[in-house]
Amino acid sequence: MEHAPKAIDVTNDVEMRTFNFFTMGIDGHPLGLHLDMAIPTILNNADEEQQKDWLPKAANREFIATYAQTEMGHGTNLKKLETTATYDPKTQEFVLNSPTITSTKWWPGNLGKSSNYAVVMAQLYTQGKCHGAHPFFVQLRDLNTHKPLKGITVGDIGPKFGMNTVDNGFLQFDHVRTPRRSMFMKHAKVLPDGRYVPPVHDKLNYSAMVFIRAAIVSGMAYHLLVTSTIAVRYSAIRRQGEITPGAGEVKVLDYQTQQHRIFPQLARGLAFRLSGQYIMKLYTQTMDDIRNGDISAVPDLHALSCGLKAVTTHHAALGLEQCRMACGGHGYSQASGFPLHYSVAVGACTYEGENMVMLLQTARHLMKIAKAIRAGQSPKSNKIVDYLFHKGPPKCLIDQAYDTNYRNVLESFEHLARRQTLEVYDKLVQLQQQGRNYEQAWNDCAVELCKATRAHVRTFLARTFVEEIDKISDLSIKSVLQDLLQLYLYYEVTECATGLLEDGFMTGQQHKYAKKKIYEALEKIRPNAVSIVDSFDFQDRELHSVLGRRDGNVYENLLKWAQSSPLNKTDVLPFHHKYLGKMMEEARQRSKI
Ligand SMILES: CCCCC/C=C\C/C=C\C/C=C\C/C=C\C/C=C/C(=O)SCCNC(=O)CCNC(=O)[C@H](O)C(C)(C)COP(=O)(O)OP(=O)(O)OC[C@H]1O[C@@H](n2cnc3c(N)ncnc32)[C@H](O)[C@@H]1OP(=O)(O)O
Ligand SMILES: Cc1cc2nc3c(=O)[nH]c(=O)nc-3n(C[C@H](O)[C@H](O)[C@H](O)COP(=O)(O)OP(=O)(O)OC[C@H]3O[C@@H](n4cnc5c(N)ncnc54)[C@H](O)[C@@H]3O)c2cc1C
Repeated sequence: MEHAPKAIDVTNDVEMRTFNFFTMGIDGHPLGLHLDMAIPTILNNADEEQQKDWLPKAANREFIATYAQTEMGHGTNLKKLETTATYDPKTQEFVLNSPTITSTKWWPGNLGKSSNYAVVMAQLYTQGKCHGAHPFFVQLRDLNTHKPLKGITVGDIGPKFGMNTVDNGFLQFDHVRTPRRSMFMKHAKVLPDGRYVPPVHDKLNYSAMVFIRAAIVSGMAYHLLVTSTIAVRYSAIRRQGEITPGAGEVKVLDYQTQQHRIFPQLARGLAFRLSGQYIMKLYTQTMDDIRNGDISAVPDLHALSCGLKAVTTHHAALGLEQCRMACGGHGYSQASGFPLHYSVAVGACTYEGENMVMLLQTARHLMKIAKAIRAGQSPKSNKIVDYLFHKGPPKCLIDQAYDTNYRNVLESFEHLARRQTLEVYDKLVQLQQQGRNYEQAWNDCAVELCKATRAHVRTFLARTFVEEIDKISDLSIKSVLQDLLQLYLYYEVTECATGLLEDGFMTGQQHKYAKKKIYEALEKIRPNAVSIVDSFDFQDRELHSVLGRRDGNVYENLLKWAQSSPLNKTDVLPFHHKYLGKMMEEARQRSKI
């Protein structure tokens, strides 16, 4: 073939992206960052006067703002952000500048084409000293013409893995002047003469990230429950193969392997939903406390939000892929909705704090607790971490005849988290005693530190799931949810079995017992599976899936969907005769010679 078929017309692609862009769908919309990060920043980082000015306009959508922190050269390491905001006391202005190519703001959602304002994180310089990254509220585009203002270069960063209806953008400042009061001044301040007033806690400027991390937990629950709904519904109509010869093809949902692939994602989705509610309440309470001058809960909120964000996004990514794979070939079609949901969900493994970095942030918190434990201190009545101070049973009891409220299973998770946390702490101490500095020792323990965080988060997720189901009074609902709880807990036991078997805490027999409880739960869930997912009441519009249609009319609608593809507008595509037809004609001519 001389030339590959001409790529899809770029104009058509841009038009398609622009059309999707305003569908306000799951894959993002022009106000995503405005609502999810800019407004929370104004709420938590603007002083009273600034709130009076900016909040009503923001809520009224008189402008669109994004959150511009990440740069081409740095996303994780905020200390090394290069954008500068230098205070000029003569004019009482900050001068924003992007000194290098790597200082170009890169990735912020809706920055490319939608936003005319941004929360800009920049290194604050005043009186010749750098005070670290601080947020500034900066106008980027003219409110009438939407043209970039003088000194501002802004645009879209181009197609991505997913969420291509979101205009993630780039932004450069060329010595752009902005009033002193464009600096968010609730916590840190710069006075008119240039003096810097530090905040009571130097991470309060990071509160918008904490909000999104907390929101992501419920977001991952949403993705898992949506994709489990698609997989369950499709598996309940798809017939393939026989279990009993001659008895006719079965619904693939009757295969144990299919149940083992999909139902744990359903269970995890519920677990994440319940912990997502918890962490959002903790976030709201902590922000209220900060407003009243109490910052004591800030470290706990940071540690838990980082750990939950990292674990739930990773498990959601794995779970969505399982649901896709469980749906065979049609699961690989755009018609399934899986490519859309997956490509949106997995972004959360990276944005708002790359998962490894987040796990290690929680590990910092755990190491402080391990140090206190090793120093013989008593717990500080903090229900999230107190279990680490307690000695649990020396041996696993999960197969005891009666396990009230899964106490024995929870104690197994607690045992593993405690052991992993203390062992990695002891290793850290030992490496330093052998002469390594703290940072090197930390890096040499990083994988085990991440395991400690995962074990701690697993314990939190499981305990929250048990406690919330226990509160349910409607016995019919409670019994169905208890089946999902049983599946969740014993599935998690088998997922962390290596850690439980490693020190002899759990026996091989008990591991077999856990597997038996999983298969038992799968059997109990099967008859209720479709009703469970129907009870979520997702609209077909939000599932974006022919396979997950509530009416189950998959095949007719799959054909309709395919026929609506632009490729099927004509029976013979224009390029055929120009390329393939010509190729075949030439080949036939040659074969006649
Ligand atoms: C219809 C349904 C749809 C479903 C959609 C599904 C899910 C999505 C749901 C919501 C999302 C919606 C839209 C998407 C929104 C946004 C898109 C993405 C936005 C972004 O990505 S914004 C940029 C995010 N960037 C980061 O997260 C950067 C990560 N890096 C950091 O946070 C920091 O660099 C660091 C790694 C924490 C280190 O910070 P640094 O200042 O260098 O710290 P140190 O000096 O090392 O000190 C550490 C010290 O500080 C404490 N600390 C750190 N951060 C915080 C904090 N935030 N709060 C409190 N305390 C903090 C830390 O604990 C250490 O304390 P020590 O006592 O241990 O010293
Ligand atoms: C879909 C999407 C939307 C986004 N939206 C926004 C937005 O609206 N606003 C915004 O400001 N940013 C946004 N971002 C940027 C996002 O916050 C960053 O990508 C993220 O913080 C990671 O930073 P990075 O990409 O520079 O990776 P880096 O920080 O360069 O990290 C690269 C890799 O190195 C490893 N690594 C880095 N540091 C460490 C460490 N300390 N310890 C161990 N391993 C480490 C990790 O494996 C990491 O994946 C978005 C990103 C995506 C993908």
